[in-house]
Order: sequence, then structure tokens, then C-alpha cells
Amino acid sequence: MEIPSKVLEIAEGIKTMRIRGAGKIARAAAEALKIAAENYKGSNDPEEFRKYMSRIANLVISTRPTAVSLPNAVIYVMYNLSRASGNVEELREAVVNAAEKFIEESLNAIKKIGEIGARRIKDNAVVLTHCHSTAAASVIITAYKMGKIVKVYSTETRPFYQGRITYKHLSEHGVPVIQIPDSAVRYIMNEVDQVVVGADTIASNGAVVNKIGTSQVALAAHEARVRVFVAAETYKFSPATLIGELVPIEYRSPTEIVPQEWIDKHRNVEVLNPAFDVTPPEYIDAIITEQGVIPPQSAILVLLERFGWALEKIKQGGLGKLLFEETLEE
Ligand SMILES: O=P(O)(O)OC[C@H]1O[C@H](OP(=O)(O)O)[C@H](O)[C@@H]1O
Repeated sequence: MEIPSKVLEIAEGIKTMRIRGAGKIARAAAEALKIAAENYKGSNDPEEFRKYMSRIANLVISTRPTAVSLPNAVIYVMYNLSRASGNVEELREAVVNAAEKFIEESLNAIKKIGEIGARRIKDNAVVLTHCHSTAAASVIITAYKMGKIVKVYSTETRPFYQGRITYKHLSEHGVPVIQIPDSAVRYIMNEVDQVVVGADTIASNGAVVNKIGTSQVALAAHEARVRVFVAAETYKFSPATLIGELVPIEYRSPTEIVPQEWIDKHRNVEVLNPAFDVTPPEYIDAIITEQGVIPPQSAILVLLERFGWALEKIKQGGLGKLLFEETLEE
């Protein structure tokens, strides 16, 4: 059955990073499932509808590998579908309701993280952030509105320059932002009071996977005894890491670093573009979630609370695989 063009557009948007940011891609994924359900034009056979939705789920999940928020959003919606019974209309409604609930809760979580995180920002703080994270920005903007923040250093975040989005986002809220190259982080750290970054995925041991360069920021902060806060919704915790699975690190096109002509001219030079890195829990002071502030070592508790229901399935070989196996043969 044909996949609605709007769904393909969203999938393409995530792949090409027109839609980016772990939270945003999760909401876009939920939206894609909702649109797919609304535009289902198959028969009245509920099984056909379930298969169709599984196909869409697999397509959406395959767009980017690292941010667990993406499969977590899809699993949330598909789990609700798997528990629903009835005719196609009822199943469609289950998908639409679950997708809408995920999106709403996700947006509320960002707001809540802002309120909780802002309490941890010192008075007259100079804050440094890396990449563009809506969760981290929520903390910074809320703290700024409380009169706590003096200025924010925002890294460029090469090669994709998400720092420019941060610059725009924070400036629009009146926050004084200073853009620095990634390589200036250690030099500037002497002036910084607190680091606030986002997360794409948090593992069960509390390690944080975030935009490439985050671990260097954390290392420089650690050396300068500057506290590092990670702002992350609980759907950024990875249930698969509970059974020892590693978080796949996305490698993007070298052309994000150098132009194709340069590559053609320097055939003997390899250009690597890893998009994420892993910051060990020892370099993180606290993770700010919508449920509260936790030490990274307590990531396991968040996982058990949020995904406890899925533990048995995860142990059997991965939740995603079990939910979407209908389409694995395709
Ligand atoms: O969900 P929010 O907090 O907005 O962003 C979380 C993280 O997602 C982004 O990944 P990318 O730019 O999509 O590769 C960045 O690594 C950012 O820190």
C-alpha cells in the first residue's frame, strides 16, 4: 500500500536534518504515524491496518540511528496500537490519540525541565551550551527570565552549525549570547560557571550520547571544576541499553565537512564525520528530567519506571523488533 506523501516528507526531513533535535524528531515521528493512520486507504481488515502501521514505524525509525527518542516515540504509539482491539476505525483512533498524547507530553516535559533546571542555575551565572537543544534552551531561558543568567557562550557546533540555531533561539528571548568556535571551549571555560547541554540518548549506566564535541566540553568543564548539567526528557533514556546494547553512533556525509570538489581532489584523504559522542557519567553532575533532577547513576531508575512494562519483551530480544516484526521480511 502506498505511503502518504506527507509521511515520506517527514521521513526525508528527519534524514536530511531539516527536522532535527532529538525531541523534535520524536514529535515528528509521532506526527508521521498519526498522519499515516489518518490517511490509511486499505481494506477494513484490522490486520492489514496493523501491518501498514508497522511498515510506517520501520520506515520512520530507519531515518536516523542515534537519538533513542525517535524509536521511543514510535514504540509508544505502536504499543498503544498493539493493546487496542476492534475495527480499523478504533485502531486508527488509538494511533491518533497515542501520537497526540506523546506530542503533548513531550512539549510539557520541555517546559517542566526548564522550571526544574532553572533552580539549579546560580545567580549571575555565565553558562556554556553546545549544539542546539530545546531542553537545554528551556533551562537557560527560564533561568534568564528569573534574572539569574548574565551571558551564555554557545559553541558553533561544527560541522552542521546548530550553534547558530541556539544563537537565534536564545537571542529571540533576550538572552545575551556569545558565539564561540568549538575549539575555544577550554580557553573560555575559566569564565564559565555552569554547562547546560541536551541529550540524544542516555544509557542505563548514565552515559550521555549527545552532539559530537559534548564529551570534550564535559572534559574541559571537569578539569575547571565547572558543573555539567544535561537536560533530557525521560523518553531519551534507552531501554535497549538495559540488556547491554550499545548506542549506535551516526556517521554523516563527509560533505558536511568539506565540499565534494575537495574530496574529489584529495582522493587519498579520508574524511570522517561522526555526529555524536559519549560522555561518561563521571563527567556529568546531574541530569534534569521532567520528573526531577537525578545523578547520572540513577538512569536505571528512570528506565525501570518508564519502560518497566516492556522489560520482558526487551529481554526477549528487543522491543522494536517484537513490535514491528510483521514487516521484517519486506
Ligand atoms: O531534543 P533537544 O533537546 O532539542 O535536542 C537534543 C539533541 O539533539 C541534537 O541532535 P541533532 O542536531 O538532531 O543531530 C543535539 O545533539 C541536541 O543536543
